[in-house]
Amino acid sequence: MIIAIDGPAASGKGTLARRLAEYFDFAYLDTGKLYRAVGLGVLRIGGDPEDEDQALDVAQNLDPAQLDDPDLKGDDAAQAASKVAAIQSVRAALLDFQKTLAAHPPGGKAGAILDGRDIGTVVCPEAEAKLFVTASVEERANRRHKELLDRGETSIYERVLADLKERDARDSSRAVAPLKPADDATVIDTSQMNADEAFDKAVEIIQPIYSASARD
Ligand SMILES: Nc1ncnc2c1ncn2[C@@H]1O[C@H](COP(=O)(O)OP(=O)(O)OP(=O)(O)O)[C@@H](O)[C@H]1O
Ligand SMILES: Nc1ccn([C@@H]2O[C@H](COP(=O)(O)O)[C@@H](O)[C@H]2O)c(=O)n1
Repeated sequence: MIIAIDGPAASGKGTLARRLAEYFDFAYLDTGKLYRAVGLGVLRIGGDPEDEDQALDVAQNLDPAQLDDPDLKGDDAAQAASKVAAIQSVRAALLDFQKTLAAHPPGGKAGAILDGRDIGTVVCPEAEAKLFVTASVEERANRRHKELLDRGETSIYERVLADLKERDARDSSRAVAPLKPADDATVIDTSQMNADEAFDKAVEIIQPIYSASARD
């Protein structure tokens, strides 16, 4: 069984996906890390994330070990990710890895959860369960700002808000695999929900699908 979770930056989709993966004992892939690793890789060679040749070369030579790099969490990686992610050939180069993990979850798991922007629309249109997790941009900025401060990093709320707006605009308006809910996705707006409430809502939606698929 495949669970696809999409949504804008800092909406809480990763937090939710990790918790669901533990609950259902499924494999989990944060696909944003793939784009962050490519973006960061280009920055590290002093390149331009909007340069197709450079970004594609990094994408084609990506080593899964790079997905554990703590620098992937940073704003520079996020903005560069959003730029390389608008390049069709880069997306194509990363597609097989995602599809293979979804179809053959590692560790003998019975299912996989992938989170990103295009999981329900492009990577796994066949997913049995699709969620689109969102929240107002102000609430998402609050969450990311708090997260950065909790990590001991310097953060200015207005800067976080501006970065999220910029990334939302680029991710939603790009020609290829734009951020949008799949037609058959259930939208969960978590603006007024804490993480536990979002998790309960998601389980309520997914549990019947999981039980039916376990019976087949
Ligand atoms: N429902 C919620 N209410 C309040 N805070 C939340 C909620 N869900 C997640 N958070 C917090 O918001 C922050 C962003 O969550 P998370 O990293 O899961 O978002 P994301 O959508 O995966 O972000 P990104 O696209 O940048 O990977 C984290 O600090 C997380 O603990
Ligand atoms: N399936 C995906 C996942 C991510 N992206 C792009 O990567 C950026 C970083 O993603 P996070 O989930 O870590 O915030 C994001 O802004 C997207 O541009 C994508 O295009 N498709």
